[in-house]
Amino acid sequence: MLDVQHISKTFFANTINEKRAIVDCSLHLDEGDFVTVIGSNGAGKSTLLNSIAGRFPVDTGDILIDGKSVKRMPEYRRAGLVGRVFQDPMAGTAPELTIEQNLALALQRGKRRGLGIGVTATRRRRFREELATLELGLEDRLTARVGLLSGGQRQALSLLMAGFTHPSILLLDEHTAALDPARAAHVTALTERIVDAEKLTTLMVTHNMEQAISLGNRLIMMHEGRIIYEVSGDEKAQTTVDDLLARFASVKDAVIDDRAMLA
Ligand SMILES: Nc1ncnc2c1ncn2[C@@H]1O[C@H](COP(=O)(O)OP(=O)(O)OP(=O)(O)O)[C@@H](O)[C@H]1O
Repeated sequence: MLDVQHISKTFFANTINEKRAIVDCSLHLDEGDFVTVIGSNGAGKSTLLNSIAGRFPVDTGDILIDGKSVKRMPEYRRAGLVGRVFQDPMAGTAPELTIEQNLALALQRGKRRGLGIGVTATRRRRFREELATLELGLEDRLTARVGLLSGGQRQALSLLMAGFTHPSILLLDEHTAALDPARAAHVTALTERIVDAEKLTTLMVTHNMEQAISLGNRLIMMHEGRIIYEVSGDEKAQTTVDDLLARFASVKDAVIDDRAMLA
């Protein structure tokens, strides 16, 4: 369960480069909600995810995960609660370590002590089973270095690792955008399967509006640091890409009108 309460984040405050990335943003996700996030470039989507993950402190407001404020919890501690997959396939895994060592590290997330990258026979068996579900043959390459894998294989592995410890919230930041269409489709299908099987509460940023409509049970649209539209359930399922484009256009027109009135 996630509760984002009136958060704001301004970069380079009080300088000529000041950028209000998030403006009084609130969002509640019930357990099992799968919310897709769309918005134009610079709308604040990644900043919202980074705020939840603890990449930087927010200026105002609070963030609750499972009912507890994480505002003062550093990013490495939040990692036990928050799973992440980034756009860059290189970002979620350690290239110099083997597949099984990466998986062992994922099990370790958010814990103070443990086996580290140590791999026991029991763990190895579990890793093989989990990797087989990716249908990429990685279960036979446990000791291969992750740096040797393709982008699609690394994203699939990152996804598996992110879901491994059943995080309270899974954050997906355009995680299929850097892949070719076939690999993107495979990772999208895996996403649906893992989220559904583990009943993961998920927030997924995408620029692909068809994907935003077809995946998940809710969709939010951001603009200039605010959530400006939300649709869920049957209404979401019946939404078309044209509907969303019309929303974008009307918001931009409204902003331009506001500015014109202020001029
Ligand atoms: N670490 C940072 N330092 C300074 N400015 C930042 C930082 N992160 C984001 N911004 C600025 O905050 C605003 C929102 O950026 P953000 O990356 O959240 O947008 P986005 O909706 O994810 O955009 P995109 O679709 O292009 O990825 C932008 O103007 C961006 O330049």
